[in-house]
Amino acid sequence: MAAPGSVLRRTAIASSSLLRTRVIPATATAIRTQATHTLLGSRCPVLSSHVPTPRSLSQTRHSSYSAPTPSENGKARKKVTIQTLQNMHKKGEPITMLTAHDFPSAHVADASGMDMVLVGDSLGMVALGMENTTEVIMEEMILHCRSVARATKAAFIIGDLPMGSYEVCAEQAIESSLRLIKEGRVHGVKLEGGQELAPTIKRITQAGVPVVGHVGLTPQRQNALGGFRVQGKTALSATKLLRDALAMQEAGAFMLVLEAMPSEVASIITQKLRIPTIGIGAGNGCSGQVLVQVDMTGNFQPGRFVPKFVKQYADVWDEAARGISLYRDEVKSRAFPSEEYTYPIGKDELAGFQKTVDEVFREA
Ligand SMILES: Nc1nc(=O)c2c([nH]1)NC[C@@H]1CN(c3ccc(C(=O)N[C@@H](CCC(=O)O)C(=O)O)cc3)CN21
Ligand SMILES: CC(C)C(=O)C(=O)O
Repeated sequence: MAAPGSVLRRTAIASSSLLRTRVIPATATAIRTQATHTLLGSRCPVLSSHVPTPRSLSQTRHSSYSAPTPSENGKARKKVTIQTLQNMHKKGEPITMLTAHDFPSAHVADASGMDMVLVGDSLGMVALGMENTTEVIMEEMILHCRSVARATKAAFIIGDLPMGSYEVCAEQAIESSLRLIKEGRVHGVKLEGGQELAPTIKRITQAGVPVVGHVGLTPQRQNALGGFRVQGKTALSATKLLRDALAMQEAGAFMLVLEAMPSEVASIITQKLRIPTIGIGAGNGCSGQVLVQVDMTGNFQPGRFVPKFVKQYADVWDEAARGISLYRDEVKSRAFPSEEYTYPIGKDELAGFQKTVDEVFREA
């Protein structure tokens, strides 16, 4: 049988960005009718010889797939490259980064003008329900990176190397990084640690993969750090953070994430580096900022713990829960679906169908 997709012709894009309208030409309809015919025929001999011909030769299909569209002004945004990011840094323009873990979350981040999208391993917690990020594996990262990459047309995409995929040796790290690039389709990788990872960063960079270092609160090491704890609160530990940051820069990292440290410490580190820093819980003196998307959009059940550095800019949970409760009520009361959400059939066709049904069931 011909693949239905091969005869589909896209003719219109519905006004709602979530709906795409496709008109299926008569040939496709005929093929489908034939298939239905055969299927029913094997179970009901009467119907197999009396399938009404469709009155309309085309029908409308709505699907929830929406290809990424140009931004508000109608023009596609220019692709953000490593040079774009370096230029922003040179000009002192803050760099915006947001996490995304799947097609819709990446689509909205990209369409809303984020310079960078991070497929952080926090996806283990916010998308997969894990307690922390230590159990995330490469296959999960690759799956999520791929879906993010499909939606991201302009932003520069960074994928996290999950715990266990880069610490063993440089070869392991290179292999994992290349998988994230080739299979996950990201543009660069991020890894957590400090100066001990400098040789590894050097080797990944030499393989042609841009590397972001992540220092401060490094969630993958929460067992060693004694939990998710603010770092750099003593002169000694702040000095270690600076040393780690410098070592990662010298090894070739093109950017650093600074997580959960006093603002002053992050500012000083930023001033002593040539490469941009992206802060999360590290104050306003960094070269840019990153947050976890579900935190800042409020897409979580009220009452859940959120780190002090999270500013909630929206209330997605409330809005989704409001809509879902209304839907529940309307299904229970049969208010939904009202006529506008149903498909019409001609009077004669319906009468013909009714007649067939009456005949079949009288015989039975
Ligand atoms: N949803 C989500 N948002 C995040 O920002 C995030 C994740 N998940 N998962 C991975 C890591 C873990 N992160 C965390 C988690 C907890 C704290 C936290 O408990 N912070 C305390 C400070 C504790 C201290 O004083 O040492 C706080 O009150 O903010 C911080 C960062 C950041 N990352
Ligand atoms: C919190 C950010 C920086 C991150 O690493 C993640 O999302 O995993």
